[in-house]
Amino acid sequence: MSTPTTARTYGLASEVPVAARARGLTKAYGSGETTVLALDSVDVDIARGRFTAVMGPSGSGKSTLMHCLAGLDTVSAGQVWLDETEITGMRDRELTRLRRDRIGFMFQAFNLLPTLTAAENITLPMDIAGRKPDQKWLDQVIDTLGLRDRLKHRPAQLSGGQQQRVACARALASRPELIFADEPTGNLDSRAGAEVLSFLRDAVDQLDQTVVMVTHDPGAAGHSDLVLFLADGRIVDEMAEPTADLVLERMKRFDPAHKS
Ligand SMILES: Nc1ncnc2c1ncn2[C@@H]1O[C@H](COP(=O)(O)OP(=O)(O)OP(=O)(O)O)[C@@H](O)[C@H]1O
Repeated sequence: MSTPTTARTYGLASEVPVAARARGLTKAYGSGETTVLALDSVDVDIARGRFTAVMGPSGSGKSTLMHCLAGLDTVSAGQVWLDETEITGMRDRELTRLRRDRIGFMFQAFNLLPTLTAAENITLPMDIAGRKPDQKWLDQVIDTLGLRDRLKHRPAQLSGGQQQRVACARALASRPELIFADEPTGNLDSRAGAEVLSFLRDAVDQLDQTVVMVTHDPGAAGHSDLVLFLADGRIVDEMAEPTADLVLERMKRFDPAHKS
């Protein structure tokens, strides 16, 4: 594991190309005495074709980091790039298009439309955008996620794990440059959660996708290639080739509740 230092850039940038990066990323909420510094000058590189997990105590800035990297939230200072495109300073319309065309999202709540079949849910964002899915790619995604025999089912006819796999396929359908997953296993029991994580792993290993996942669960983080640890709005450490046990050990150092 690395030794925390000040003013360093976290990520695997020296090993592989970068899918997204942030420099001096700062986000403050509120003003005056009530200001909360959710992100405090974060420098990070998100490696292309890898699975990155973001961990840290509640309120450490994980969701804010994800939202700023994905162009879902504005920044107070600093810069964010998706590949070579600087997204900080973009207008709302441009950002909406960039998110639609280049980023995939998964959330804790699966956010599937109940009246649509799995197949229709998977292609909905592309249908709305008026884009035709690449059928070969879509078939590959559906087979990798094991959804072939579930395509005609509506969400209510699917288990939680299957619903999240549909949400995963929807995130992958447009072959985005980057997939952000915010607690994707938060609503699942451990078996269904492990299944979704192994499909995310397959998306990276077999389909060459790039995934950034926010999680509280050391077991989930153990499926990633790199864990970034946040505390008080800063990245304070990283761990390559993590295991659930090593991540848990590292988390105990943040969380007084875990200290014996
Ligand atoms: N819209 C907002 N308005 C004001 N403060 C906010 C807002 N969103 C987040 N914050 C504050 O910013 C800090 C970081 O929040 P964030 O949601 O990024 O943390 P987190 O690590 O994702 O937490 P959790 O694990 O509990 O989801 C917290 O102190 C939070 O209260």
